[in-house]
Amino acid sequence: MAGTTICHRAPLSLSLLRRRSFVRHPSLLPVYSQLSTDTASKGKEFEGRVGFLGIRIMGCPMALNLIKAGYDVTIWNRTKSKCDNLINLGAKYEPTPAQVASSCDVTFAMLADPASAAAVATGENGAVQGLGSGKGYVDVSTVDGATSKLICESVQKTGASFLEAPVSGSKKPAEDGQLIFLTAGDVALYERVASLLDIMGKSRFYLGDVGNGAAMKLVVNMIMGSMMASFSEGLLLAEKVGLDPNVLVEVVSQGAISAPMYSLKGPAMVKATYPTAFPLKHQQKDLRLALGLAESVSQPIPIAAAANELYKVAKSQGLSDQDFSAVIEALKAKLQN
Ligand SMILES: NC(=O)C1=CN([C@@H]2O[C@H](COP(=O)(O)OP(=O)(O)OC[C@H]3O[C@@H](n4cnc5c(N)ncnc54)[C@H](OP(=O)(O)O)[C@@H]3O)[C@@H](O)[C@H]2O)C=CC1
Ligand SMILES: O=CC(=O)O
Repeated sequence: MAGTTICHRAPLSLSLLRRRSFVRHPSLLPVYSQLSTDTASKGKEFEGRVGFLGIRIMGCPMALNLIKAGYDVTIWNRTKSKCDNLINLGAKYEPTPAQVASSCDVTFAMLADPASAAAVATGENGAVQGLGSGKGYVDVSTVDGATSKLICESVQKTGASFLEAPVSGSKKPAEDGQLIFLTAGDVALYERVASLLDIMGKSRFYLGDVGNGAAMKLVVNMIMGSMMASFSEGLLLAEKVGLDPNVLVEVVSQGAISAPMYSLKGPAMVKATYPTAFPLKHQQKDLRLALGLAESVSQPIPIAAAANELYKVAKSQGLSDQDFSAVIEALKAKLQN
């Protein structure tokens, strides 16, 4: 069928077949790359089995989109029960990351932080033990460049290829296949998995050497963490001077500082509810890693540093697993003191 991506996959249930209509042709998607657009945008159909490690807020919908597109997906998660939904929807399961990597052609990993990304890749029964020549490992977790390079070295020692590909976009964009991939590393692997990235995301950037994808992601999330802290201050100040914070959300949404996250999260923040899309502990981790990145090039980032302190206070208030918009509670606590 012209203009649609035909995938190679395991037998599909009727409901999965119906859902396949959402698969878009890679040539319709914007691609930003240091490669020639021609080479990068081809997005040749991926053939083979796909592994997915880390099935939680982000990993679950990302893997689900691959399953819906008809791919043969094998999953693993430290807490096995989190895999049950996807198993019911057609995913295969293996009991260790090594077994996933060994049974798949390309394995994606979506883990919490540098420690877990490194452990799942290189620890006991880690993915590298199942990797080898011809296979690929794509780490989509948000980590620092040093961790990414360590994982890359371990992967390459097996003869496999490595791509770092952290994502910008939260739970809903993950569900909708609207993530932005910030990739770096093996160009051939980038091209090989392009059609998979195009199912999970709306755009992909190829940024060169391993470490550049991680750095781009940390800069973006540094900005986002500061924006949310600043927005929180504004909501509280508006209220303190007798303004309706809901009206502030509306005013902001119509002006030059409008951002989807303000319109999306503002009304809930006014009601002091923080349904988790991006856990606060991960935002604080990203600010901490961004501070390390800035330190490595002697760049002062005082606004991000101040925001980081607020997220640390929020964590100490027990808000780690709430959405990162709960950082407003740290400011409320300061107001009371
Ligand atoms: N949520 C979001 O909006 C976004 C998140 N990200 C980034 O993506 C990554 C995943 O985020 P998200 O899905 O929200 O996070 P979750 O906290 O929902 O999931 C974290 C995953 O890491 C696993 N994990 C944690 N520690 C270990 C460990 N020591 N060994 C093995 N597995 C471990 C968890 O397993 P278990 O289930 O057993 O706990 C779980 O699968 C993070 O790096 C985050 O910064 C990027 C963009 C958006
Ligand atoms: O990392 C979080 C995001 O929303 O992007």
